[in-house]
Amino acid sequence: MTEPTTRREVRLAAHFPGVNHHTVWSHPDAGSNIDFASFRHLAQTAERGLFDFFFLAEGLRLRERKGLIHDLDVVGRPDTIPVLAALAAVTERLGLIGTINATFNEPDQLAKEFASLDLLSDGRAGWNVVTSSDAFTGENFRRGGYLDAADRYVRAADLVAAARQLWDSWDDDPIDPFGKALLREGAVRDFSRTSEQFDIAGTFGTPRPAQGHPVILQAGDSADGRDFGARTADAIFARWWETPEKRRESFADFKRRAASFGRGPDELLIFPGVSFALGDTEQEARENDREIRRGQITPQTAIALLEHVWNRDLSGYDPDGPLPAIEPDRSEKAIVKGQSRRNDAPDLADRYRAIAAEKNLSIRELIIEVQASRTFVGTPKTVARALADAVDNGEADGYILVPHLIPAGLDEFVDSVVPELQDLGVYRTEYPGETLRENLGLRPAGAQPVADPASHRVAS
Ligand SMILES: Cc1cc2nc3c(=O)[nH]c(=O)nc-3n(C[C@H](O)[C@H](O)[C@H](O)COP(=O)(O)O)c2cc1C
Repeated sequence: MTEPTTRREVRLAAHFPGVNHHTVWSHPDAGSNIDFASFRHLAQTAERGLFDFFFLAEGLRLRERKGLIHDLDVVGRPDTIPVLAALAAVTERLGLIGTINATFNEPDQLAKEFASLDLLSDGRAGWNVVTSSDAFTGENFRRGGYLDAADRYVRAADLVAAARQLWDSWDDDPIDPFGKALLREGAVRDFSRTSEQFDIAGTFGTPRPAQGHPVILQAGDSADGRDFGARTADAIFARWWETPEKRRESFADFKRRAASFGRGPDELLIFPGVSFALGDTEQEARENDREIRRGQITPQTAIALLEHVWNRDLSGYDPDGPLPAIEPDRSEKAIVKGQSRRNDAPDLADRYRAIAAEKNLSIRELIIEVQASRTFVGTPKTVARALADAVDNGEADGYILVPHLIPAGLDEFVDSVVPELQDLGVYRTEYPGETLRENLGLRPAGAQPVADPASHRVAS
């Protein structure tokens, strides 16, 4: 096969695993999810591997199962912004992206936090905007009721536009050169915003972020979510679909939507979350993959994940026995709270039954088969090639790697796969810029007026 002469650049980012069953806590090398040393290790490894950014997802309320805290996975973690601020002190080039909900937070507070993180890190901050998928989470907050799905993205767009308005209310260089630390006249402007969601006015208390605007990511896959991301975000934390066709279609769909808002393909980067298992040979990698999956899907976790699909108490079932004959509960009342319910759950149950029957699998074997597959399995060389091929094939611009182990889950990848990517000529050998925006190849965020999607006014 002839190699293409120029290959597209591969981008990498690091996900610090959170509330999910992907982290293998029983592994002898598993460390704390709370100690700063764990965050530092993963972030510094990512920086050694020249990754674009370190990424924290968010769980706003402890998940529950059958009315009890779901403690088969990690429960609780230090808050996002302080963790990222602490990491700013022990890294130099790595971007620092935090997931913060747009439904329950206020513009002034959020704009201040991300501006501060951007200033303290010399331009490395990013905000992954999510809207949340359940009212259960909203009960932790007091804004007086949850929003309908359609309104969540209206608020998200308004919130991001408001934050940008606040950031733009300061000039880049507000100090009067002759005034000895006094503000130049007009360098800090009043803001005011009246919309369906906000009625705010005043002056913003934090100087303009180092990047002008911190980088914006979006995660949420409905049509409204995709439109919001395509219009507003710099990058998407995307799903990794099951087949190359679906991945290409999803990737192209995001880029098409971006184009419909007058944006070029490089102004919206697509980063699916992916996992990996490595070995010196293909067979060893497959065995490692199998081992990781068994560590992820304990007998209890297998039942918990099946309950999520069946929406029923299945604690009486043997994880090593056959799938339940009983039909899934299709009612609205969810057995799992704080985790979005798949709306294809009943169909999924049929699919699970078909796979289990065909391959003669127990509950646990079935869940291992369908739920926890490593995305990239192979030797460092074959994994590097597969990562590069998928970028060339229009399935992704880069990857957010989700390791199965804290804190050392990226060590082997950075030591073995990154050099292979560099040998293929598809990966950087040094950081090209200082800020996250520069390293992602994004345009600087100027202080020019921002078109305001919420009110169709021009802000600031
Ligand atoms: C890849 C991906 C990652 C997500 N990560 C988070 C997260 O860390 N925290 C969170 O509250 N929601 C997260 N979400 C949920 C979305 O923010 C959103 O609330 C949910 O998907 C419902 O929106 P939608 O209908 O547009 O998909 C994620 C969604 C996707 C697709």
